[in-house]
Amino acid sequence: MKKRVVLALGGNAILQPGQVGSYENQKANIEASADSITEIIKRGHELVIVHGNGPQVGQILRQNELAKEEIPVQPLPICSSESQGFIGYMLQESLKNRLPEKNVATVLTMTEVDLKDEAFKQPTKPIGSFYTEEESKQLEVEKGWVMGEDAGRGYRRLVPSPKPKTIVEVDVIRTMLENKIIVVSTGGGGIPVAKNESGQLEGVAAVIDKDSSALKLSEEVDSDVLMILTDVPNVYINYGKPNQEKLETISIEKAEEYYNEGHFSDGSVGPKMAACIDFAKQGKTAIICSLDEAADALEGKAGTRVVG
Ligand SMILES: Nc1ncnc2c1ncn2[C@@H]1O[C@H](COP(=O)(O)OP(=O)(O)O)[C@@H](O)[C@H]1O
Ligand SMILES: NC(=O)OP(=O)(O)O
Repeated sequence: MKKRVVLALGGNAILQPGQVGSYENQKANIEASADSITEIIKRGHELVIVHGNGPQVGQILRQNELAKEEIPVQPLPICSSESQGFIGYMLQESLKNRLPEKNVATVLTMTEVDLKDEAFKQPTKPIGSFYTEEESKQLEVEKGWVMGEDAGRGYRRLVPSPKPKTIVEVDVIRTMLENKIIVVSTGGGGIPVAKNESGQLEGVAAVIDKDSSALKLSEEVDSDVLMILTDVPNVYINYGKPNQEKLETISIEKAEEYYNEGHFSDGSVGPKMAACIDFAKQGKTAIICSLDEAADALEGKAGTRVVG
């Protein structure tokens, strides 16, 4: 059966921790991701691709800061829009080369947030490169950055990450899907905007979690499936321990029980499972799987599925 699918591409699909953020590295990773996405398109499903931008938006901001003697530093929402542009371009190129008969297009997407969101008081979203603990302490003192540990992989700069309220361009995205266009949208969770005192949308200094925005988009385009692609084939309980156990198809109740027992860490798989649980509560299927198994996972042959 043909399905409407919102597919969230993990940060690793574009740049792996420790890799230099060169064009060549990012292009090679996107080429590898495009194979599995192509398979889903070939099977006739409608598709919106949401991608991460944590490494890229941090890198663009840093480039700005390093060039500030010559060119004014651009605010974070501008950096977000730049990351959507270049990642969208790379995805479009890779997919169009594989499927010349298909139309693939990127929508620069704004995501509305609430200025009163508590997240503005406490930066939690890691962006940019990884640093050692010692470097991180130095950066806090020298540059005034807020730094934090990122899921056991090192230390990174943290920025506020408010919850998505609504996807501003959702009508455009829906129209594109109805016209069989493969859509790249809501990259990096969307460019964060909020209504100012005059009720006008204005960019805000934040980076939204792309898994939360993918959930919001799935709800707003009424997708049948939410798929979150990352670098592990399944979600596990007791992850990394000798009694680690793979999760295949699980109920909402089981997923919530494991979530509350702390099996899914906050900085990595936790937000993905939270999004899947919320989506499954609408009576739909949410999947977490590895990039190369995406097409099989959609048919129930791979990955972890939370079912409503
Ligand atoms: N319970 C768990 N099951 C599976 N993976 C887990 C679990 N807890 C932590 N992880 C880690 O979550 C990582 C995926 O999250 P993350 O790196 O944030 O994803 P992405 O950047 O692809 O969005 C995996 O590489 C894995 O090391
Ligand atoms: N915006 C966002 O969630 O990006 P990453 O997935 O790269 O962290």
